[in-house]
Amino acid sequence: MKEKIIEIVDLTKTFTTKDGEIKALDNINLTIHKGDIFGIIGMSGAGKSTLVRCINFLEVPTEGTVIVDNKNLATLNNKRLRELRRTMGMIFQQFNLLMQKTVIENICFPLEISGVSKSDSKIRAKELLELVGLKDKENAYPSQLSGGQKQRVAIARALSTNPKVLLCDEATSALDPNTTRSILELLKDINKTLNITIVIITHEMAVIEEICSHVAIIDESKIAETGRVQDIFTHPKTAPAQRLVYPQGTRVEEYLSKRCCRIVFDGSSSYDPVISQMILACKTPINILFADMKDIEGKAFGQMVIQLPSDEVLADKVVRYLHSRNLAVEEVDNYVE
Ligand SMILES: Nc1ncnc2c1ncn2[C@@H]1O[C@H](COP(=O)(O)OP(=O)(O)OP(=O)(O)O)[C@@H](O)[C@H]1O
Repeated sequence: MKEKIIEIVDLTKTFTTKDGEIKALDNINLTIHKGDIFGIIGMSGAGKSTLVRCINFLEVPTEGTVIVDNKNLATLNNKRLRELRRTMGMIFQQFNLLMQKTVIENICFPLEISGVSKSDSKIRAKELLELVGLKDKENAYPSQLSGGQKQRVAIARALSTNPKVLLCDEATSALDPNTTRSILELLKDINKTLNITIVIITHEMAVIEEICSHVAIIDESKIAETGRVQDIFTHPKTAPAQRLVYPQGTRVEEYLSKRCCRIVFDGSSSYDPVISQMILACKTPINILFADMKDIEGKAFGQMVIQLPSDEVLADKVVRYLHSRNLAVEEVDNYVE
C-alpha cells in the first residue's frame, strides 16, 4: 500500500462576497498517494483552483482538514507553513515568470530567498535547466522564449527547492497540442525519475488520459467520482464522468432505440484488426456510430460506439466475442441522464 502524501477530509470553502456567500467547495474528501500523478478535472467554476489553493493553504478552508506529508496544515504557524509550501512546487497557466530577470535568475530566485548562497543556487539552477532541456537559454529573458519554453523554466523554478509535490494549475491550457504533449512528457519524466507526486488541475480529459494514474472529477463544488483513470474511463458511473468521457457531439440518445455498446481500447495492438475479425467471426455486419481512436507507439487507445445487430442472439455473440478479446465493453443503451 502506497503512503499518503495529501489527505483532504470534509473540506468546505465558502467565499463571502457583497452579493452573498459562494460555496466553492462542498464536503471534499480526497486522498493522494506518494508517486501518483493525480488529475483533478471539472468545468469552469467547478472549484478546481480553489481546491489546489487549499492544498497549500493559500486559501484557508472554511471547514475540514488538509494533511500534507503527515502534517495538519491548520496546526502550523506561519514559519512552518512557509517551510511546508517549499515542499510543494506550483506551476500555472500563465507561467508567472519575472520578466525583468533572465531564465537562470528566475530559477535562482526562490533558492536565494530560502537562504541558499548565490553560487549554490546557480549550480542547482544549471542542473535544473539541463533537466528541462533548456541548457542553452540560461541568459535569455522570458520574452525571448516560446510558451513551452516558458513553462519549462517555470517547472525548473518549481523544482528548485526539491519539492515532494508539484501542483500544476491548468499548466498546459495556454499551449498548442504538440507543446502540451512535450510538457506532459516532461512531467511524466519528473514523476518517474525524481519520484515527485504531481497534482494536475485541468478541464481537458485528454490531459488526464495522457498522464494521470488517478483522477477526481469535480462538479458544482463536489467530488462526483474519483478513482483510477482507467476504471473511470472504461466505466464512468456518474453523469459528470460520462459527460467527460463521452466526447462532445456523441449523441448517444439518438441510438437509444437500438442496442449499442461502447468498446474501450486501452493499449491493444493497433495492428490487430479486432473489429474486422469480429465481423468475420460473428458473421454479421455492425454499424460504427462513433470512433475516437489514436495510435500511440503502435498501440490503440480510445473508444468506439457500435450498434449491435437487432437479432438478440447475434448481438450477444458480438458482445461475447469482444469480451473474449479482453476489451472493455459496456452496453450504452441505458446511458444518458
Ligand atoms: N476569492 C474569491 N472570492 C469569491 N469567489 C471566489 C473566489 N475564488 C473563487 N471564487 C468562486 O468560487 C467558484 C470556484 O472557482 P474556481 O476558480 O475554484 O473554479 P475553477 O474550477 O478553477 O474554474 P476555472 O477553470 O474557470 O478557473 C466560482 O464560483 C468562483 O467565482
